[in-house]
Amino acid sequence: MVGTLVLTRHGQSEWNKLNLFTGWKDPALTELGREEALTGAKRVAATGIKFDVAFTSALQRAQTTLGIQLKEIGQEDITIHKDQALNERDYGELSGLNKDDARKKWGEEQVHIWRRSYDIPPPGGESLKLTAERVWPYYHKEILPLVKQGKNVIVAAHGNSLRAMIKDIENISDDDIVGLELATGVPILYKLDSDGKVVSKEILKEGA
Ligand SMILES: O=C(O)[C@@H](CO)OP(=O)(O)O
Repeated sequence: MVGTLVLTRHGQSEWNKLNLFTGWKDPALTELGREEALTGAKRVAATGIKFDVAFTSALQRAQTTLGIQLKEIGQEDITIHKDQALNERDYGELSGLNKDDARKKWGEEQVHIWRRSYDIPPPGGESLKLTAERVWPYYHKEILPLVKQGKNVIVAAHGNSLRAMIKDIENISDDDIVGLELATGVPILYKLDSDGKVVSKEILKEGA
């Protein structure tokens, strides 16, 4: 039995465009973000896959990205589970700050550590490790069992909640997962067997 899992990071948000730390804040997609979502949606549509269920976070940038995808594949009527377990990592006190201003205040190296170390959280926020520790229970209880049963599942979420899932799916080390950059709006299509092993992985992007 082989199931499908499509993962997409939301398209560009207003705060991505403004270069602000976002985390659990809830800005909308920009026009470019909507276009990115639509481009990715067309690639999902081209696979011809019909989905059984969809998952997204409690944040509108991911929900809108999923909505654009489901409209494009003609499946707006499927069940959508929205859960804050799939939210972006909480950026704590950095949320809403400009990333360049933060570098000026705390230094390039410290800001890089907060953004891309595995287990050092920003002040008052979540590291990738802490994010993964609340993504994994949800993923293992609600999402993975369906894929193992051979269902087709589509997920729209965030850079760090998706890193957590991909770390688990591909068994990526703590050191390597922080270097994985996910392009906005570009779907990743996994086929997983009934043990959750990766049968195939395809990045739905021109030239990929
Ligand atoms: O601001 C954020 O919430 C995230 C994603 O845009 O930023 P980073 O690139 O630091 O993970």
